[in-house]
Amino acid sequence: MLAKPTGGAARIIPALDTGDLARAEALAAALAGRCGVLKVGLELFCAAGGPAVAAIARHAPVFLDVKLHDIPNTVAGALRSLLPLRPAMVTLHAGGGPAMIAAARAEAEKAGADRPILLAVTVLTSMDAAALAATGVADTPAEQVRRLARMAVAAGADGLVCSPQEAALLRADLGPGPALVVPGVRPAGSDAGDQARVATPAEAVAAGADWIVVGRPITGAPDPAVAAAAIAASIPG
Ligand SMILES: O=C(O)c1cc(=O)[nH]c(=O)n1[C@@H]1O[C@H](COP(=O)(O)O)[C@@H](O)[C@H]1O
Repeated sequence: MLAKPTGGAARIIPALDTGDLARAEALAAALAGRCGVLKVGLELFCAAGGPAVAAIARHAPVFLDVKLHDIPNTVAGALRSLLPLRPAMVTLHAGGGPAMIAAARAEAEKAGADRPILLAVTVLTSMDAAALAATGVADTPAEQVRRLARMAVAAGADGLVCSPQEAALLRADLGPGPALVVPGVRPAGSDAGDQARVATPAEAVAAGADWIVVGRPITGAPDPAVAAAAIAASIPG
């Protein structure tokens, strides 16, 4: 499995959210030296599939963010189909429950020491308390994130996706072991867009994030490499 980064640019995961593989490859080439991992998410994967993962992996290890969420047998089968792409990280929704997560872990183990880090997505960073309540969960986002995180790690997840606002809570609950991958990250002054639970890169890392996921503040900048370098410079240690 990919080792955790110890600091600086290696903590940054730019999200290559585009349906245009040529644009994603150009971003990957520009950002490869300024980040630790590159994220292929649903927009790029739905547009260009496995060849997109192979193309981006030529530049840096790939976080394949497909947020699997289905019955255990189907999720295990999806992982079986994804493992030949050799992603460094794969996401699944914690809300799929312990049997789904355990089935994913058992399947991932078949890839041996090179297996991807399995990350359970807790409460999407775009959701505030009202959005969570609309799904029938009366607890705060932080309480729900903690509940899902404990369950997911006990079921076999290697790490979690959470907002910067829950990272310190999860470190206190779960200790230093689980990988914490944190989107909803915004450099001071940048537009939050559809993200509801946000903080700056430095705040996210101080709270315990191992990696931070940053999309539009990098990909929408006039010079994405300069934007990534500025974020790296803002992260302590
Ligand atoms: O799993 C993720 O990466 C993810 C989980 C989550 O709760 N929130 C979230 O924003 N993400 C992803 O992180 C990226 C954030 O992009 P920006 O909002 O443009 O920085 C997107 O690619 C999202 O798909």
